Amino acid sequence: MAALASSENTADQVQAGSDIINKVPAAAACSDSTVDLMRNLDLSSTLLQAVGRLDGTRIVCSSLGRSLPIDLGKPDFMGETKSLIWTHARLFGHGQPYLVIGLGSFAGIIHRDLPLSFVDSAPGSAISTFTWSQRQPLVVRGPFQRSWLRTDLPPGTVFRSNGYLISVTRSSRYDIGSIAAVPLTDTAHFSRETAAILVPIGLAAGLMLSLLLSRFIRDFTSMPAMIRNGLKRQEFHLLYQPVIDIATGRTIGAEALLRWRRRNGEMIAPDHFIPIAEETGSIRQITRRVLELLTDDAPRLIDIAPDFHIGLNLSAADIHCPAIVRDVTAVVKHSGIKFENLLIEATERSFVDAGKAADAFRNFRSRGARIAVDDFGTGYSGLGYLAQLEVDYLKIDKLFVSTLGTGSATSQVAQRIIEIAKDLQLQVIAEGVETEDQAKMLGSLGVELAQGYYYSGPLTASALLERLRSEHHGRTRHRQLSAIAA
Ligand SMILES: Nc1nc2c(ncn2[C@@H]2O[C@@H]3COP(=O)(O)O[C@H]4[C@@H](O)[C@H](n5cnc6c(=O)[nH]c(N)nc65)O[C@@H]4COP(=O)(O)O[C@H]3[C@H]2O)c(=O)[nH]1
Repeated sequence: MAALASSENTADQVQAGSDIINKVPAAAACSDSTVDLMRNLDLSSTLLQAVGRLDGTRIVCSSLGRSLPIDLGKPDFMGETKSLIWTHARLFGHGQPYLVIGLGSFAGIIHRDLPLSFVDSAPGSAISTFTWSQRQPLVVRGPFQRSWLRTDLPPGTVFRSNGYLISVTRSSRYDIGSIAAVPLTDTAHFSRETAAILVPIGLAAGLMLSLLLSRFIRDFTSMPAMIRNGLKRQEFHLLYQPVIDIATGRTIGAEALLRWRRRNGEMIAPDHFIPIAEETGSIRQITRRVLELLTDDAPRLIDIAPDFHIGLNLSAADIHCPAIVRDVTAVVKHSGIKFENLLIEATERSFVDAGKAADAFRNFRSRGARIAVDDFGTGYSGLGYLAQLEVDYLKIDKLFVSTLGTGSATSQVAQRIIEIAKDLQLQVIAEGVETEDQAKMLGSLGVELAQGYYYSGPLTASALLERLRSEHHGRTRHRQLSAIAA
């Protein structure tokens, strides 16, 4: 489930930081080079607020500077691997409490909202990540009840308690588990029998279960059938959201975004049906439909702007399927566009099988397409994959753009992503830019490309063509006027 995956990701970053800091000899505990090292770790760890050096229960220096030692006091408990855990550490005067995990002389400082901030949940529902062996909550959102952490919780359990339907999953890598609870009023027709069928699905279906419990309960049984029917009835179409060069305001590309309008006129958002299609295996058919639609639309766009790039979202199942390169090659062949016009957008979920992802990316890049890591920083992997995979762009998720300059938990993340991209010589595309201030801030941080409602929402192919024509016309007219003036 998403809460567990995000917490595992946090644990990966704590473990990676601890491996590095615990190698620094005591004599250099807070030397300039150690503080630099901590800053670099901080920058590359999207889920850690800061990292510090521990001496007993005191943070003696940290990536935030060499402030006076901060005594964290008695830890709340000790984890299974002798980690010390403070669940409500006050680090900066009367500011908000942080979760601090101490491993040897390393302290990972975690904003208590961050690991769950990527997890969608319905109003009234509760989510928590907890230490499995001690049943101690680490991070909590919503009306969580300690009594849910019963001692006999087999992973994959779904049970009812105090008016809630609760699902439990356990990490296979860390001593952590997570709980998602939705009020039974939302699940009145979600029968005990259905739950009993779902239980054996277990961890592998954790994501499905979490989605089921949070937003999609009504549709669980009918959605896969509805998708199949939707495909048969050609109910899907593409919209294109312009990607803008921040400095010039020019539209240099667009991301293809799938839309589903059912026969009865109901629109179903991709966030709703794509995860279910991924879980139930119909995503490959959906992608083939996207490729057909693209084959129809792309030639008109490329005709007017030959260097235009079109962002194509591929799911993990697409990237892992050897036929995907052949499928995309068919689009290039039948539409007359070039591979250079394609930007393959893949989320970090595709990197769980890094070998297959690397093969697919190499294959696409050798033909001229470029690769973007979509929703960078919200995913499931550490950063190690960036060294192994050939990619060209990092796309900053709208969550991080929306908090830019707000002083909230995630407000520094966009800046960190930009630093990482610079270090790795990758380009950045900022998603979800909604205001002029955000665009300016991103521009001043060195981001060149952006998309978002500030520039334009997703457009039909015809509306995008119109936009490209008028930009093209504007430039031609500008050149003519300049020539006359000269
Ligand atoms: N709040 C806000 N939102 C903005 C703004 N500008 C754009 N958006 C929305 O942000 C999403 C960006 O797409 P994404 O991160 O690739 O996220 C996409 C992508 O992961 C997936 N998706 C969409 N089309 C496809 C597809 O053809 N294939 C696959 N596999 N996934 C797709 O569904 C996700 C959601 O797509 P959409 O609902 O179209 O939502 C789109 C877009 O409409 C803004 O300024 N503010």
